[in-house]
Amino acid sequence: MIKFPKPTVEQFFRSYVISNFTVSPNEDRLLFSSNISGTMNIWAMNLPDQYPYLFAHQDESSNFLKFDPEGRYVLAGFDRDGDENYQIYAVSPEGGLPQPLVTGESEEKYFYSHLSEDGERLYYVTSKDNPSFLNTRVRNLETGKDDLVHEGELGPTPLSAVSEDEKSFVFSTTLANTYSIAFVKTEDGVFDLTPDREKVHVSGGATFVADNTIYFVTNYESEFNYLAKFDLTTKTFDKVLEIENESIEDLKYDKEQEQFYLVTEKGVTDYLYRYDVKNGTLENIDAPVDVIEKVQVAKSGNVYILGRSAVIPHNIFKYNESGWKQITANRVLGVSPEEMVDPEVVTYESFDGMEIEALLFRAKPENDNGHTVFWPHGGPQAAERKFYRAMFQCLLNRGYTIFCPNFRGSTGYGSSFVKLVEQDWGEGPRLDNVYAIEWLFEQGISSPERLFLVGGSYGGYMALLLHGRHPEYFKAVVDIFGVSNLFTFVNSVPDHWKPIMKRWLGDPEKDRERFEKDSPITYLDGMEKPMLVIQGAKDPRVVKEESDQIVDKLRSEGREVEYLVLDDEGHGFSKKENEINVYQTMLQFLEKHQTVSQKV
Ligand SMILES: CC(=O)N[C@@H](C)C(=O)N[C@@H](C)C(=O)N[C@@H](C)C(=O)O
Repeated sequence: MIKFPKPTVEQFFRSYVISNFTVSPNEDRLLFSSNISGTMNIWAMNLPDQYPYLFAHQDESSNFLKFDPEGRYVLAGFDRDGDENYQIYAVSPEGGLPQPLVTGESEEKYFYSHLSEDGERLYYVTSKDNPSFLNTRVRNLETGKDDLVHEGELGPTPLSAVSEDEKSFVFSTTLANTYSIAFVKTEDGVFDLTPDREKVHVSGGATFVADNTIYFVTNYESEFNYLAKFDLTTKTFDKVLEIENESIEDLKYDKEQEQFYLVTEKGVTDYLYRYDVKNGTLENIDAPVDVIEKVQVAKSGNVYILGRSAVIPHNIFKYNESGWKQITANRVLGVSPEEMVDPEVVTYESFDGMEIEALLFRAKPENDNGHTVFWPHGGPQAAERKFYRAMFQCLLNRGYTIFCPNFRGSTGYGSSFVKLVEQDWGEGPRLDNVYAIEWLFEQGISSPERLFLVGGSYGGYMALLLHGRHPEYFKAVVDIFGVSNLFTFVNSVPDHWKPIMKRWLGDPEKDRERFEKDSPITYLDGMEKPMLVIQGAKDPRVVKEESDQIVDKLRSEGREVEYLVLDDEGHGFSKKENEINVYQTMLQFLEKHQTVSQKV
């Protein structure tokens, strides 16, 4: 019979992201943001089960999608070439070209926040007039009148929730990724949702279940986020529900049934629950994916989720009493999940006895080229989780094993663990990475002759730092928009990050010595291995100057550095052509530097 060859790496180049979705109020239409056509656009499916069609053409990523409850328009946010200066556009219900609605100078940001029940008042948060702390405004879409609702102070202060009568507003001031204060502004005054704002904690997900009752999640006096309640009549805070060793990261309310859908995070996996407010029962719902990125509950009680697993790319699923139904059929070109690699979850002991969890993707024996890619994740207050990455499956297809440690500072292991990277970017987390590498050698999984180092963003920073301080471990290094110099980085981040830099990273004056010790650029002499640097020219988080300076300095000393700059990308690669260019360049670079005897 006809025989087909095993999948090639090019097939993995052809997998697509779905970065966002929304379902219309009567559930007859699904909108999602995807790069199916090569660039990010808004696609639609008439439900149930109809062929996807282009709904709105902008060739840009969309950070939110919202249907007018009356069906007169759709709202969407777009930036330009990854600059993250999102602005708000309106699209006709028939679809078409998005029209600017709440927009301003190209460097300003306008974030969608809330739409009134009648679809007439749009609440949004903007950098205009308050770039670091952000203002909340409301635009009457009928009259065009635009009013200030709240002026942010102390830290970026977005609007989190609005009561149905539009008389109470919950805001949240971010002082660090691990410290945010939620408060409610009412006709009677302003009240914090938690008892003591001086205690470091986070609050989020505020939801009005009635005009006088707010549910939200917080880790106030706890390691993990739990469900809490604030009563506006009595001004009291109550813990409602905690789930042992799991952190509630998202909650969506089903008003009809008076129940919450909760997404919890535990290490590398998410879990989905239904919590009944009336009788206090909690039920686990087995989800079809390991990582859940968005949940929407329709008026009917149907639940829609967007998620992915290590071997399942982004897809949208619907859940009701009949169980789960997959709505989108996003898959890797001609490759089944069984032909991909699911990671093992392993642990190792670090320098101080702390146990660190990691993902180990072992190349299949028939592909194995003997080499390992060591991947410190970005963030750093994020984690490598069981989610599909085209880049990982490309590398695995070419025979590379991949190791991803969730070093101290990673999320999913409690708030104390996350805080360990604050004002310590380069010591504890670096040693966790060093111990991971030693563990790989002890286990016989890798050796310095067969180890590559690849990382993006904070992961790129860690790749540069490990390269400079421990070059003996690696064959070659790939830095994707990594921070190279803490002194320049601290001043170049977006304005609304500036209020949190001190707690996150430190003060360049007071912490001069540490900044110098933890800046990769201090260790240029050690960077003796071949290096590939990849950077988006429009990156607003780790600006191009971070990559330029390390490339220029190394080249001036005659080191081997390849430099790939994508002119129309930011902190990531959203355009298919650019993504393929990045993967091909990276694969060629790694192949060139494989140990000759090991090449397949
Ligand atoms: C609330 C907020 O915006 N925090 C930021 C400071 C933040 O933590 N951003 C990270 C997600 C981020 O973009 N970090 C870069 C350096 C990365 O590693 O990707």
